[in-house]
Amino acid sequence: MRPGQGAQSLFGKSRKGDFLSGTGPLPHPATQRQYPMGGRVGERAGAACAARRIPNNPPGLVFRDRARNLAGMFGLLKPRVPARKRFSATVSARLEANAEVTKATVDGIQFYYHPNFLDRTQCDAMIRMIDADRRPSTLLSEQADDGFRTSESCDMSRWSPDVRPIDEAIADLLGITHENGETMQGQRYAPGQHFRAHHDYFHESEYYWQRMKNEGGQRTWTAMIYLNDVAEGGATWFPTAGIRVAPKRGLLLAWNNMKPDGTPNEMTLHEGMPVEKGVKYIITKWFREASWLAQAGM
Ligand SMILES: O=C(O)CCC(=O)C(=O)O
Ligand SMILES: [Fe+2]
Repeated sequence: MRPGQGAQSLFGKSRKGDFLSGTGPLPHPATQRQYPMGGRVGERAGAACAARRIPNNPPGLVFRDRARNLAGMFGLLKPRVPARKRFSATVSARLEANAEVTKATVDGIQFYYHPNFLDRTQCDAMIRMIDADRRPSTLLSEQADDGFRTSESCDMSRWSPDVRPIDEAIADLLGITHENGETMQGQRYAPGQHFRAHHDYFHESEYYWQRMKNEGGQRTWTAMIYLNDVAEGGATWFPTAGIRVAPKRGLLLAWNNMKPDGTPNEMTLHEGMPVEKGVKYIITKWFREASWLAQAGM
């Protein structure tokens, strides 16, 4: 069986290799290698702003935290639900209330899609920006090998007149403040290029976690948009959840990288399958549990 065959198809009946039925988890060698998603997410912004970083514990916050702790000890406050858990409930409720959004009928992962989230003009503008700025994609994990992510990518200029409205529309769709969103990533895959199976969430046992923890913390929801149709290949495959999506211009996917209890969901393992014919362009937006923008100083 070829990778992705037999997975639940969300789109298209006639396209080569398109969806069949929901057969549940599928074996694939790449699933044995679970590297965390990396990329250049905000690297430039982070470097540029390091000198202006907000102190970790401004005095007002220390006082507020102490007051909260004391109040908590005396049972005056209900414990706050951590954002990772809160977003699992609030974002899915918001998406389910949106008539343009459909929930994928899979178990074990909160997964939604919105066809035509962007129109042709918006997609073309994003593609032009990616083509102007693309460079080899990178990974956070030092253990990953060279062939793991062979696409090209770039940071999408956050405040530019083309990107900003899209950024805000995605944040509004999910109901998470755009401040929690990392700089949007553009990606381009030429024929033969792929992104092997990975999780978008950070593996908290890895060395990079200490830094990420102070830069907005864990990644919660991912929003990803296809900017064009691809002649063959290039599907996004979730081998464990049993979902495979063929690229379609303007189609937005949104999934929660956490479980409803706010812990990382291993079933979100996914890969960008090799493009066989044509070129694939996407944008991806990762939302942290806290403000990413505050540390970036953008
Ligand atoms: O290219 C794809 O279909 C997947 C991309 C992806 O996993 C990501 O940007 O995190
Ligand atoms: Fe990913």
